[in-house]
Formats: sequence, structure tokens, C-alpha cells
Amino acid sequence: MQKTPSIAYNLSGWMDTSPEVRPAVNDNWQSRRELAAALRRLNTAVLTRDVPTELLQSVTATMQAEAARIEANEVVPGTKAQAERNSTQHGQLPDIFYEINPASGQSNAIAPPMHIWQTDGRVHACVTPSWSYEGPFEHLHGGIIALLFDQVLGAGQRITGVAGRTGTLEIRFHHPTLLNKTLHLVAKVDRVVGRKKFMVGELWADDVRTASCKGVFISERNWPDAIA
Ligand SMILES: CCCCCCCCCC(=O)SCCNC(=O)CCNC(=O)[C@H](O)C(C)(C)COP(=O)(O)OP(=O)(O)OC[C@H]1O[C@@H](n2cnc3c(N)ncnc32)[C@H](O)[C@@H]1OP(=O)(O)O
Repeated sequence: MQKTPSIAYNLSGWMDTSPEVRPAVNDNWQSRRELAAALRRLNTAVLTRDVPTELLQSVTATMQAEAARIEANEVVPGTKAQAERNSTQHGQLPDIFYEINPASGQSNAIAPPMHIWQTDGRVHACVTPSWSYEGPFEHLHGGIIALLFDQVLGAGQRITGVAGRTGTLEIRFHHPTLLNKTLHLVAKVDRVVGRKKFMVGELWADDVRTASCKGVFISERNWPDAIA
């Protein structure tokens, strides 16, 4: 007997079908997006400027005070807790997941962020990684490429209608990937064998395929709609 997932954990509606980033569901999430963008900008600026020590110390004091103002609010830790809160302000699980995912979340300052959409039985994504994601000189870190693939292939497996967790990712890095350039990813289901979904994907910078990936995603035995 399969356990029926709570409607609150259903991620249908998470995936876009348009290359345009969807609007935030409300002013609260729009404000979070804008704050995340400011934080990314600050991080990249700090990493790429020759900043006087006094200025760094002054900005740190300001940021500590600002962090304390945010921390003074009620704690709602993680996607699950936010979905269970189920308030107008926090939206539904697909909205929350869309906003706070570490690879694609528009409202997560850690995320580049990558935009993902589905069309024609494939999943597409675009992302413009800044200097914050540098690995080898002037190029994208391989671990970040793994993150992007995990997310895109992980989203793509849902074309099968069943969620699953990443079992294996195998990445081949063909060429260095430039920073500060819009990259495109594409992924599709190669085959499904029992609970295993075999995914394939590619990362492109203009007309150069800089990396390719094979992934195996494995559905849980009893909870097909469980989160990724
Ligand atoms: C719209 C939403 C978009 C969301 C995108 C999110 C993308 C991000 C996804 C993630 O990052 S998930 C987090 C990283 N992954 C994990 O934390 C997974 C940790 N590992 C596990 O939970 C379990 O090991 C796993 C669920 C992967 C497998 O456990 P099972 O107990 O279900 O597997 P089982 O041992 O019954 O084996 C089932 C089949 O899978 C195969 N298998 C098991 N582990 C495997 C593995 N790791 N890689 C490849 N194949 C594997 C196994 O050989 C077998 O094949 P056969 O049916 O042919 O015999």
C-alpha cells in the first residue's frame, strides 16, 4: 500500500514552462528576492574589490546589526516548516521550494540563481554564475557545476511523474566553463528501470558543450511524491 502524500508536500506546479522567471507570489517573496539579489551583489563586490580594512569593518558592523534585526523574527526553519505554516505570507510548498532552493531559488542568496523550465519533454535551465563561483582562474568551480546538474536532472526526473533522490551523478568536464556568461543546461530522461530513473544532461556556453552528466535518481518505495 502506498502512503498518500499530504497535499502540502505535492510539488506539482513547481516547474516553469517558460524561459521567463515567474513573478514572486506576493510582496513578501518579492522583497526576499530583492534582498537576496543585494546580498549576492555585496558578496561579489567584496570578493572582487580592493577594499580598505576600515570599510570592511564598518560594513561588517552594519551587516551584523541587520542580521540581528532579521533574526529577531519568528524562526520557521526549512522548506517543510514553511510549507506547514501554510500562511498567505509564506505561500504553498511549490512557491517556497521555488524561492529557497540553493541552486535555483530566487530568494536564496547562495543560489546563482538558475532558472529552470520544462518544454518538449526536456528540462532547460539558464544561469550566469558570477565571480562568487570561481574555481580555477576565471572559470566556474566544478562542484558548482555538479550542483547545477543535480538540480536540473533532479527537476527533469519529475517528467516521469515520480520523484526520487540522487543516487549517482557522473560528470565529464570537457572544457573549462567561463564565469559571468549565461550558460544553458538541458536534460532529459534516458530510461526508467523499476525505481531508477536514468537522466542525461549537458552544460553549454554558447556553442561549446563544457560538461555532460549522467544521473541515476531513485524513487522511494512508499512515497512517490516525496520531495526529490
Ligand atoms: C521539482 C523538484 C526538483 C527537485 C530537484 C532536487 C535535486 C536534488 C536532489 C538531491 O540532491 S537528493 C540528495 C542527495 N541524495 C541523497 O541524499 C540520497 C541518499 N541515498 C539514499 O537515500 C538511498 O541510498 C537511495 C534512495 C538513493 C537508494 O536507496 P534504496 O534503499 O531505495 O535503494 P535499494 O538498495 O533498494 O536499490 C534500489 C535499486 O537502486 C540501485 N541503487 C541503489 N543505490 C544506488 C545509487 N546510489 N546509485 C545508483 N543506483 C543505486 C540498486 O542497485 C537497486 O537497483 P536494482 O533494482 O536494479 O537492483
